[in-house]
Amino acid sequence: MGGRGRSRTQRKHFSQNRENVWKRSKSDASAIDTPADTNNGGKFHWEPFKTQNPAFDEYYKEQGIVSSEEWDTFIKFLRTPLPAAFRINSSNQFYKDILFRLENDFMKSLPAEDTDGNAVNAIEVLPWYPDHLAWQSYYSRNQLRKNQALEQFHEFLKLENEIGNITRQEAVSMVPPLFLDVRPDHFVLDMCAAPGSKTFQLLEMIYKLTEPGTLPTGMIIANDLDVQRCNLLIHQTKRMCTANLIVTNHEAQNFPSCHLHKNSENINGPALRQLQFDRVLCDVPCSGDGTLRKAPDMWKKWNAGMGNGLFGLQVQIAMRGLALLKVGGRMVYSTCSMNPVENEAVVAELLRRCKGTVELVDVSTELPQLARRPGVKTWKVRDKGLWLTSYKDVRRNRQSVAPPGMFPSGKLYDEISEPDEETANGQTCENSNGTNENGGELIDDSVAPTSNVEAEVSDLPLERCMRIVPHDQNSGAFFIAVFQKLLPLPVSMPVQRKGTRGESQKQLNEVEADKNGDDNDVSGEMDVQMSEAAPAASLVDTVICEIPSDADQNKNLVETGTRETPSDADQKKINEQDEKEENRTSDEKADAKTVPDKKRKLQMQGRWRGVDPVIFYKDETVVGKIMDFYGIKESFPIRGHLITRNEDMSHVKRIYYVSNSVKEALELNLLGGQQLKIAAVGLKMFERQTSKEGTSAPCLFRISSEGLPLILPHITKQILYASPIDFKHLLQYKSIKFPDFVDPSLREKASDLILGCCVVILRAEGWVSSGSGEDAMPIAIGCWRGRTNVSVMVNANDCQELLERVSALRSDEASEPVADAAPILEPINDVPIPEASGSDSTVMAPETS
Ligand SMILES: C[S@@+](CC[C@H](N)C(=O)[O-])C[C@H]1O[C@@H](n2cnc3c(N)ncnc32)[C@H](O)[C@@H]1O
Repeated sequence: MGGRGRSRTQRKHFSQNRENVWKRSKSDASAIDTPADTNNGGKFHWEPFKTQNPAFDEYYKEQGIVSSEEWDTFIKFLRTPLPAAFRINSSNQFYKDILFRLENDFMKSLPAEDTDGNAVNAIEVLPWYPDHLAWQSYYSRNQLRKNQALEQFHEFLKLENEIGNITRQEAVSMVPPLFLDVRPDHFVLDMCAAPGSKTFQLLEMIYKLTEPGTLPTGMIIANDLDVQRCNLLIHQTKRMCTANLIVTNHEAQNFPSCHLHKNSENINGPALRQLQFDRVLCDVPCSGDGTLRKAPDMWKKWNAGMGNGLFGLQVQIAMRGLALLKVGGRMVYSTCSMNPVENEAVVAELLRRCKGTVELVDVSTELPQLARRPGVKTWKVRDKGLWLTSYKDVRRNRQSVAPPGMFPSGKLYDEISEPDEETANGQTCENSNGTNENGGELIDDSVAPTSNVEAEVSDLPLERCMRIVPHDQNSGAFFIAVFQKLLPLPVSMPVQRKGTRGESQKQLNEVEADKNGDDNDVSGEMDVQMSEAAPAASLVDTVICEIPSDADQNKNLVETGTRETPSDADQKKINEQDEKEENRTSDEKADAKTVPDKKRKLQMQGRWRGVDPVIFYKDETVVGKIMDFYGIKESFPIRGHLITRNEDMSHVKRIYYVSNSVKEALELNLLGGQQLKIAAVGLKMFERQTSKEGTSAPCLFRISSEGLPLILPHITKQILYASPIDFKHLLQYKSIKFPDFVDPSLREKASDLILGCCVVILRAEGWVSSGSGEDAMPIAIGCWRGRTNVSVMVNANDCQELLERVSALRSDEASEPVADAAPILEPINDVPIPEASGSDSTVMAPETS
């Protein structure tokens, strides 16, 4: 292993690519400390990111989160690029094959050497993650991208990530879900979920032990405030092909309570009367300095105010999470910040507010191989260049920025909870106009009050929190605290101090919320299925809209949502719109009718305008035809589980399938006044066939590739079994005429099928794969039985991946990989997208006759 025996070229690629992190900047920007690159005509130069910041050093030396002896090592690690990490999706059909390939191929063949030329492991298992599922590479993402000797491995990671077989995610970001102890029957809320790597991990957990063709009884609601990031979340989770997920778009601190009113007690059903969660993940927006290794541009932006400004919002979000948690349930609070103000201070404030109804769980014996440190019990607050040890030190005009709860003792907590409170030093509260209660001017106390008091120490068991620091196991940094709810929360909660929320929101806008350590650089390569003609700024629906929405409306809706509680904001918007509509003259109204689709009426989802509705699909004629065409067994629960996002039932293009748990939550939401703003829900199961040939088929709906694994064990018609050779040819050539199948019985069976969608299953008895050799689930692809041939309808990436897998199959007896029979057809390169919708990257080859 390692660098031994590598060719000279490989070694050259290596040394050339051993980087720190570099950035390209305009010559006129920050040129002071950088030599211009003379080869570049003076236009651009390259400069390394400055990986230092005196304010950062001063702050963390004072906070003592690492000892002074460790300081140099701590900083050295922070300045070194972060090793790339990834996780294998254990609920994936091929996960054993992937594990096999990592252990037996890449681990042995990948070159790696450290800066001194010593051999090291290029990839290794993260020992604390269960079942060898998480891996870390010696190289950073940047190195993997640029180094030619690692190209094959990089391509492998990219492809498997795209398909959903692995997830590229920072190692420490994988930790919080592990402490949630999620089981398949749990209802889980992921409050701040985008871009979604932890949501994906949670889905894997609820899918664990699920038999093919069945669904877990639990479900996940993944929420994020930011609509663009919701799109990333939808893209990310789409790879899981799940029917057990709802993606929502709310402020987490105002996440709606979904419950039936008392007077609806007697109504029959729904089974669920209140949406409460067994598990809550509260991975809040934070300053993100735990990701400095991955995002070195943060060095120069870092300042102590970032953490202070987020404290209020973090407390509010976590309090809402605890309120939505069932008694007996678990909540994990986490940040990718090292700052005690965003971590221990928040945890302490939660414990104080909850008055014994929640406890901080001691998880020190869980995941023993994960190196971590106990939470600290003392810290200081840095504000406007001053060190504050206690709330007593806070200047009057800064009291809204540094409330008592930010300090270890939380002292004066009770006092400030009173609506007409007095401040700590017995001074009168400042009014918004800068006067005291009697209208007199407040003294300008620009001179810092000094406190001679000893550093405050919290008397709460904060040592039960954990902080992961980079040099303990060559990772990023993270903070995690685990709560258990013992009793309902106390009824009276302290009032929000004026200004705190405003500050945190303002700060939030300044702080990049995305620093939590997830390696999702999908934005550039998004293949999200857009709404049919939906604008990019809207909530994308992988699963979403079917009718064009108005970009501005959608954008407004979401922007408003960031400032006010969604209901108020949205109601205001609706009223304004209605008013405008009423004031228009009849001529204007007539003119508007001539304006094409763009001005089409906005879709409504209950109270939510510009978001497609969620409608249970109940067209018995269509459902009956689908059931009959595919021979779907009555035992498969289909009725009541289908939804659409289009009110016009005659134009439904996609039908989604939802699990029983999601179905119950949707029913509750409908009856409870549609509190949830649902961005995406359900597994795309059937798609309308709109091509000329498609519309003449007896069943207008084809099975989508996402839905196929779930429905496969339940269909009895339109199935073909292909030998590895024929299966490979289909993947290779995309379309095969009936007489060109190698297996004569397949020729006959294919031509006997009814025109329309069919499923081709790999007949693999007597063949083994490299990994496990026994797949619980057969390999199958959706195809189209045309008039003269069978064509594949599989996404290009899936096609490539399956082709590799099938090509690697070996016959039990001959020990030979799948034979390459003489080509029958030329490969079809320009395969058109089947539907005008371009629903996903599914390709369907044209008939070649
Ligand atoms: C640390 S990131 C979450 C990372 C995510 N848990 C993951 O593992 O991929 C924080 C997220 O919170 C979102 N956010 C910020 N303020 C929010 C709020 N008030 N309510 C809900 N989400 C919020 C941001 O858009 C961001 O996506």
